[in-house]
Amino acid sequence: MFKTMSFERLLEKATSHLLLEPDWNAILQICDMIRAGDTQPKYAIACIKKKMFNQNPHVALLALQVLESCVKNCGVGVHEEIATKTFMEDMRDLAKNSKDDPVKNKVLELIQAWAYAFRNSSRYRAVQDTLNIMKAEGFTFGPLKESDAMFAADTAPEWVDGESCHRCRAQFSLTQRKHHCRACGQVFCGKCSSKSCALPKFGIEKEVRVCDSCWDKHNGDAIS
Ligand SMILES: O=P(O)(O)O[C@@H]1[C@H](O)[C@H](OP(=O)(O)O)[C@@H](O)[C@H](O)[C@H]1O
Ligand SMILES: [Zn+2]
Ligand SMILES: [Zn+2]
Repeated sequence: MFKTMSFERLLEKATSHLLLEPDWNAILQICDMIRAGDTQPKYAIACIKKKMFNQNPHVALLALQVLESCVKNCGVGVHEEIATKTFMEDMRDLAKNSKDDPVKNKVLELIQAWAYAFRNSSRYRAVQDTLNIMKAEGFTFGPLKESDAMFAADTAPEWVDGESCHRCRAQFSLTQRKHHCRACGQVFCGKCSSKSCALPKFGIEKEVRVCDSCWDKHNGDAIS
């Protein structure tokens, strides 16, 4: 039984300068490891980012293709890592400093696709902001291919704020703490959100806090 390759080995394989085209098998295994929770999204994105800044533009482009697949397939854990001000600044630096057109064009294509995919989510506003800044700086973005912005994993809903539990109306206080359901994004007291479950449709394989009604929807005998 062959031992599953470590994340680092898979990333080396997927970004080897000897590759003539992407190693999709290695890329999909990387996505599986992140979705399964074997590799934390933060660590995975940090490793991929190092490869993006590799001196060899061929390695950098392959790293961007690994990144593209992770954003498409691994859901909210990866989205929270890339849709940040710092990561978007890194992408902008890469587009600015890269002498290699394929690398630069790939960065522009990704930023544009992500800005479209996250267009309704204020939580990921850093992407749209970066797109606007780069347009103002004179970067020309090609036509958007909507297929690039179709993600296998939906993005989890934004978290709603509130001063009382969405289900039982209990007022939050120093002792009555707020909690959020990852499935519907609503705010609840501890009693109404004491359960947890995986949310594969959002690319969340590990158990996370959900409210009682979302738990029933995802686990009850109700016909799903
Ligand atoms: O513990 P607190 O200081 O009340 O902070 C709350 C916890 O971080 C909750 O995390 P959780 O949903 O994982 O419990 C989060 O949903 C709330 O928005 C925060 O206000
Ligand atoms: Zn409640
Ligand atoms: Zn819920």
